Amino acid sequence: MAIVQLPKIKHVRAFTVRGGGADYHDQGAGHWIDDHIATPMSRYPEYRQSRQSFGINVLGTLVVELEAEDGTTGFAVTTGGEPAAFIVEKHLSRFLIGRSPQEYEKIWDQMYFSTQYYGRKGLVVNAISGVDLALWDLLGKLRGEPVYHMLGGAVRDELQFYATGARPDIAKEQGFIGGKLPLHHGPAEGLEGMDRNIALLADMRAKCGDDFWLMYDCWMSLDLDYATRLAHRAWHECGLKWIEEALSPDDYWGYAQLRKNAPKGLLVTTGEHEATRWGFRMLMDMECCDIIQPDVGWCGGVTELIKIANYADSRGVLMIPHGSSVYSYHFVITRHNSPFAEFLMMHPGPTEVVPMFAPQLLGEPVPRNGRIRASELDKPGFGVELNRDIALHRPYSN
Ligand SMILES: C[C@H](O)[C@H](O)[C@@H](O)[C@@H](O)C(=O)O
Ligand SMILES: [Mg+2]
Repeated sequence: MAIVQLPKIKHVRAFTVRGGGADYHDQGAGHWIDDHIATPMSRYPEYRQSRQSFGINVLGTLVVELEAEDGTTGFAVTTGGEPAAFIVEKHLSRFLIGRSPQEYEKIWDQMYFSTQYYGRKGLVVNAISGVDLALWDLLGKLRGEPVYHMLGGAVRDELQFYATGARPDIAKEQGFIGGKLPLHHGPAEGLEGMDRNIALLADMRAKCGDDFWLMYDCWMSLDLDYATRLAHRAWHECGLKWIEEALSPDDYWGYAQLRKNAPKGLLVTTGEHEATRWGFRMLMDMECCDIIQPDVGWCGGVTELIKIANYADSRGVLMIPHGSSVYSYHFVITRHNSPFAEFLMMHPGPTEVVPMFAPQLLGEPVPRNGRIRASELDKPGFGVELNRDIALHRPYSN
């Protein structure tokens, strides 16, 4: 029986798009996701009300498209915009053109180590992740297989989700297993801010009842003392399930101490702004957290997430990816140490369940009653198509 040789990659294209989608912080006015959310910039009053005021949405979306010799295309979206498009077209494309998408390990190795002198984390690894996700999408479309089949198949019949957004009370009615609130006040707003953080959580606990998970997402905004005090008050007064990304991603020592300081039973989580197997090994070897939360569009893509997830599994650490739509769903459904997933509520309220990367992905599945069945992922690649009616801009070429 002849060995299947897949067509080689002929074209590499990088586009940018504005307005929601993979750069999901790039929303219009009045959206919950930009309403006085605590960040490291909250120490400056002029940057406290809106994260867009300091540039959280400055990059926009990166779309990577790979076209094979037979015309088949694979694509993916992530955060990165024009600078990431430059890296894809002017640097990474040389490791893709003329190559088979089956060589994703070697291609990843060449993309990472050729950019290590200026990359390793952040924007460069976002660009590498976007290429890697497009490679897996192309591989699935050429083989006629969903990505989750190529990752070993489903270990459960359905995905269950917690919802991130300003209305956990509505998320409970919609069938989600928990609600993660954004933290609104950081250390610069003192005890009054802390009291308001607790009052909001207490209100949601009263509305949601005792058996619904409630979490706080602190988006890197706190110091160790404030995080410790918040953890104890939120646990004892409101039954918080986990405190997420309380400190700077570089403060491994602070996370290790926070985990020691936190009340027994409260989970410490982080990782969405961490990258590669080496970054996540640091988090786990220094015992910084109970759950790692890599974003597959930012940590290195599927090829790297396999390594991260397997190391977590060997250490008994849960791996719950940061919300990244179909790119995490196809991974989570195949992993025992990923028993649930995040769904980011991108409706402005949020009062409705809408596709997370809208309007960029056609056919993007959304949870119904807080769940997505594995069978809903049964389409080639990541099972979505690029919406070509949106304003795709190609700033560079290779
Ligand atoms: C809600 C948080 O502030 C972020 O906007 C969110 O994207 C991220 O931290 C998350 O965990 O979903
Ligand atoms: Mg988070």
